Amino acid sequence: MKVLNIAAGIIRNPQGEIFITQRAADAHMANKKEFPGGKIEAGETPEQALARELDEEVGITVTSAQLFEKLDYQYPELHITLWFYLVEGWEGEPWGKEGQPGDWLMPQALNADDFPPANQPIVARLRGE
Ligand SMILES: Nc1nc2c([nH]c(=O)n2[C@@H]2O[C@H](COP(=O)(O)OP(=O)(O)OP(=O)(O)O)[C@@H](O)[C@H]2O)c(=O)[nH]1
Ligand SMILES: [Mg+2]
Repeated sequence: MKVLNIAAGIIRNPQGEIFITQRAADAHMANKKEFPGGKIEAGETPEQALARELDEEVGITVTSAQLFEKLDYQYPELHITLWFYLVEGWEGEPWGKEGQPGDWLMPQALNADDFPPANQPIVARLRGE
């Protein structure tokens, strides 16, 4: 069984909008929406991985992040531990640096079915459910 640790950022602006990206057509959970992020590498803390991934994927420098939720999810051939951070301080303007579409959306516009199933509780919590 493959086991992965992932750090992902819920990038929220002062208007309450969240920056959502779309996963690549050839990735696990292809074409699903996601909170940008990726694998925590050996020797990295989750916060360090978050900062690195958000720089690599959406071109921002994180200045303030708080753990929002840590959860485990079992996919058929993959166990993941996801560390979701609420990111409310950063430098730069997020964009789809790897060619992926990116959009600012209000929580009520988020639809859990558009995200990987592991994200369901996160989307519900952001929507206030
Ligand atoms: N980034 C991100 N990954 C998620 C989310 N939800 C979720 O189940 N995942 C899963 O977490 C795993 C790793 O994420 P990733 O593919 O972004 O990892 P990465 O950026 O290091 O990718 P790479 O292998 O191309 O370098 C994938 O299996 C993905 O499906 C999410 O909201 N954001
Ligand atoms: Mg990624």
